[in-house]
Amino acid sequence: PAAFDLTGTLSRRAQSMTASAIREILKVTQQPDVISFAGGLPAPELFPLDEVRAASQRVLDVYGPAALQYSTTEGHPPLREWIGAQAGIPARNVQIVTGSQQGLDLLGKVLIDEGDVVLVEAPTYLGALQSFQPYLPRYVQVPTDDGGIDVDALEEVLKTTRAKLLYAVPNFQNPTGRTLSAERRRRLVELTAQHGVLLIEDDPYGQLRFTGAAAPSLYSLGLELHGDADRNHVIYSSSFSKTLVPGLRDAWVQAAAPIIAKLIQAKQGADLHTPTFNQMIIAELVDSVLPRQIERVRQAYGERARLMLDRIHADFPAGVQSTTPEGGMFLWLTLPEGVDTQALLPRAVERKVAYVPGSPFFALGGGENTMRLSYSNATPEQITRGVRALGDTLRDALAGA
Ligand SMILES: Cc1ncc(COP(=O)(O)O)c(CN[C@@H](CCCC(=O)O)C(=O)O)c1O
Repeated sequence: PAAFDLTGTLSRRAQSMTASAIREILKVTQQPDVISFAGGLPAPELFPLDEVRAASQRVLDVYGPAALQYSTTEGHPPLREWIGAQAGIPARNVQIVTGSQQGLDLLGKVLIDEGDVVLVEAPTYLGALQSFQPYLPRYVQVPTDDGGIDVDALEEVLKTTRAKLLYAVPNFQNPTGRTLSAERRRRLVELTAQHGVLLIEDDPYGQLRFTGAAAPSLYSLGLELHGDADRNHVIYSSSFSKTLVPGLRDAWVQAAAPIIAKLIQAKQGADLHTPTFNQMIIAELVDSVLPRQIERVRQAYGERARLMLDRIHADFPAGVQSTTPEGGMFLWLTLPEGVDTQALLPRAVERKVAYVPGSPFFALGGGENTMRLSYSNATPEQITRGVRALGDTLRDALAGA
């Protein structure tokens, strides 16, 4: 038979896809002696292992075979009810998804037509870019500063640009660790409503505040503006990955009924439903274990963030700027012009430390002299040792550069 040109068969969507820099580095950081500041992995030593074991047993005792059977696409009713009650909205405005990463993919599928303008922060979460990319949007970057999205700059952009949606991470942003002020949140919700731009609020870290005062979610500001969940132009996404465990892949989306209806149809085509057993386990944990677990994680990450910042100020060469997170898992470094963090990564790994180079977080490129550091999955001892190794790597690069 004639040789089959397989690569020629790939769709234009497939050809538009690229690998996740975070997922690719995870392979490198699997080496046991490498200290990883790369993936935003929750601290495994803090996982509520015994509570998950007991919950799994209880679920099998209570539900029996139904815990292992197909279940509805919408999600496990007690879990949807619980989430709706937390948000003060009906459960029918809540859709369970298999990780908020799937939520982003399904939102891309139901909202983005080829060529639609998608407004994103510069830098933004590269996983969102990866989810939206196959739907062939036109990215427009919204300027940011140390307070997050620059809403004055956004107002200018919206005067000349018709956009379909704006994707934002207002709390402890991935990758910068920045938090949007209450004042800017109000402006952002009003501006997007005024210009008919859907606002996706991706908030997996909102509960993990370890300093400063909380600000209202964009979603709750949208509810105030529009009066009810079915007229809210803000779509809220969150997850149990960072507050409980990521491996059960349980997350949710809050949106107006017409969008939820399409997410359900898209999800039917994607995975039928989120694993039944996993949802039931999470539902067992939300009242009894979740509040205490959030406190434990908040405390630990606050300590690790402060330690990492102290060590950076002690061990890094001059000319390096860092953000100062109030919560979450990340901080963001800007190095002197000319340093290429992509090229530097192998040098760092030789010194047994890893990070995520910054440029993949920019939809339209740039950021070669930036990097993201996660402090969540390194013990205080590893943070001290890893930051020193990274400081030495940078010093060599600056001497050589
Ligand atoms: C803003 C934002 N939105 C969604 C997600 C995905 O979280 P889940 O799918 O709910 O676990 C994440 C998780 N991002 C982590 C985890 C990625 C894990 C991995 O690719 O191994 C990271 O940036 O390192 C996120 O930061």
